[in-house]
Amino acid sequence: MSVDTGNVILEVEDLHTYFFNRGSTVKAVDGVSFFLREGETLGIVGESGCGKTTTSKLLLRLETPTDGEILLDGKNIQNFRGSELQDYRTTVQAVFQDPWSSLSPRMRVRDIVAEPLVVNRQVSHQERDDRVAEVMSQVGLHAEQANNYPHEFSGGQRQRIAVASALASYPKMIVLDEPVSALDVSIRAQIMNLLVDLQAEYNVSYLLIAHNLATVRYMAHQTAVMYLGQIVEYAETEELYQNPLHPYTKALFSAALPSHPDLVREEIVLTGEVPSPINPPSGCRFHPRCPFAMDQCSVDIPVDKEVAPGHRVSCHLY
Ligand SMILES: Nc1ncnc2c1ncn2[C@@H]1O[C@H](COP(=O)(O)OP(=O)(O)OP(=O)(O)O)[C@@H](O)[C@H]1O
Repeated sequence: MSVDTGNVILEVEDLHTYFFNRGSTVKAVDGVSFFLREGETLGIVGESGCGKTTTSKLLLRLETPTDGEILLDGKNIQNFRGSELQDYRTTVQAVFQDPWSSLSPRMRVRDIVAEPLVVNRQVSHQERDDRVAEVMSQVGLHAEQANNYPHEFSGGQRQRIAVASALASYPKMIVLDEPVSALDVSIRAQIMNLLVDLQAEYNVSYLLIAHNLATVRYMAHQTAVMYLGQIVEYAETEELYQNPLHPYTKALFSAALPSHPDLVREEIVLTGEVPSPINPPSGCRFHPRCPFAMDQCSVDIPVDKEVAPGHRVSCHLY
């Protein structure tokens, strides 16, 4: 994928991750490319099983790619060893979906928040406590609350603690894997606003994995739509939401987003289950569910085309 703007911190090139299971191959991620700019958010959306979580694990180096490259500031993260790998683990942080299981119940909040700070370098108690107090107040908690344990907080507060911990070491990038979907609907907006405000303050980049399209629209500068291990459409978020082109994107949006009365949007109903990534359909992987499928679609693999500046789609209709 060509990158024509400056300040790109992360480039993902033709990433593949196959799991080999009892004689079969699960193609969880199958040729994914994207990039992420400094201080911006890339949203990845798609149905369950399309490879979003595997992609985020690859970025966190919790999985190893079968093929392809992930470059942070031009360096292949797979080559990091020793201190470079430790630096990477500080530079790239994560906030996960479930604030009940992601925070260690036996650690005080102070130690949870300080963990990424102390793992990589010597910091004095004073430096550590000052930084914990600072970041606690930035996420809307009191410095004294750092003495408490996670179970003493509500779900929203716990997610604030997770955000504080992710930010403590001034990371370049945070993987947000469904950061608000486990929270009460009434507090989701607060956490989204907090993440947006802190992004501006820290100039940190987010990779946002979410199946809630409204969350992605609110937070992401660019959005990639994944289907069966591949990106089928990619654009600036507002362009994508106002002008979805791939039949799969249109179907996702018409299922999830209420039509605006001023928008005449094709309603496409998604039928059938997502096929298995063990033996994905030939040609275009979406063709068995696509209402516009042509003969060509079951045979030829569509290539990624740029149909408007920065708007890319893999579909034989374009
Ligand atoms: N360790 C593994 N071994 C075998 N198959 C796996 C493994 N991890 C993931 N998969 C399979 O890879 C595919 C992609 O999974 P992944 O978790 O990345 O999807 P997802 O889009 O994040 O879904 P969800 O929203 O349900 O988490 C799925 O079919 C899943 O069953």
